[in-house]
Amino acid sequence: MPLVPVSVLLKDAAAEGYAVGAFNCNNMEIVQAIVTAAEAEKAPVILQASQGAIKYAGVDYIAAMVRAAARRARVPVALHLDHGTSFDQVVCCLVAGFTSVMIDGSHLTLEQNIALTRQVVSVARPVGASVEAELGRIGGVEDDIAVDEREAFFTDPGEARYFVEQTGVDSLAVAIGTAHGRYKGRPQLDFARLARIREQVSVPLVLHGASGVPDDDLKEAIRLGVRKINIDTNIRESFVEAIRRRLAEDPREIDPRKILGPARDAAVETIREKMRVFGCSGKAKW
Ligand SMILES: O=C(CO)COP(=O)(O)O
Ligand SMILES: O=C[C@H](O)COP(=O)(O)O
Ligand SMILES: [Zn+2]
Ligand SMILES: [Zn+2]
Repeated sequence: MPLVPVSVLLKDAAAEGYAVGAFNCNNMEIVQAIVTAAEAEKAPVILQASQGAIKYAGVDYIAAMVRAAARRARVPVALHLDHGTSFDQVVCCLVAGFTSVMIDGSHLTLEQNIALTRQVVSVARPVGASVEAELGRIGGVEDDIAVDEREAFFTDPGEARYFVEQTGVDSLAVAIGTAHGRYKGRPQLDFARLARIREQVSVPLVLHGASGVPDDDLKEAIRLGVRKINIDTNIRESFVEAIRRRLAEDPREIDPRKILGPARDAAVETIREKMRVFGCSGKAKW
């Protein structure tokens, strides 16, 4: 099946009250793990490429791997640019076949963020791709930018409404207390703020930095309008822990397939568990 736009998946998610998982991929094994998990769960799925993934593998390899996985899949698969940094990068991804892009102008002033996001919408919409933007700043180590706790600030509900009206974005990433990477303690999510954002904004909301957020908090966020949930760190953890276990069992193993195969299997299990929490299992329209 060809890749589908994210907006189509999020529309169904909004109608039925669940969230679609957006999983970061860097290499073939993780691409395969995400699509295998989606098929096992009969779930729609989003694969996304971060700045780090693009530097590591390149846009063309990522697009080719995801297309190959989607072609054989019996579930809808979308390919999304995660934390896009510039208009040029967006164009490059659209040309490579991405069906959705995020433009992350969260470090800009509100008016600059609006201008950049509008420019991206104007080029993505005619080719049927969807656009995610970010308002407020999500803490943690985000790509090359380290946003420390003091600098990170939450999304303002009134500003969110103005931003969505001005830009025409398809979805909005909100800063409500999640952070990228591993949490030191239990994350404190500002659900009251999320509810206020939901009252102001009708487009699907996106939760970044969801690895390590307790399942109950994820479910509450979904109840309050989150329709796309990003997971990267939890996949890295299970993938690399499986590699460590395998090498500890047999330090002389030199066949990469015997090391990366079990890592791929471990990632499948992690992704399936998340899909069940998100409520997207069994929701693939085929
Ligand atoms: O938000 C993310 C990618 O944009 C992923 O965050 P985590 O690595 O915390 O899961
Ligand atoms: O955006 C969040 C990603 O988890 C960062 O990943 P990266 O190290 O691949 O750029
Ligand atoms: Zn950001
Ligand atoms: Zn993110």
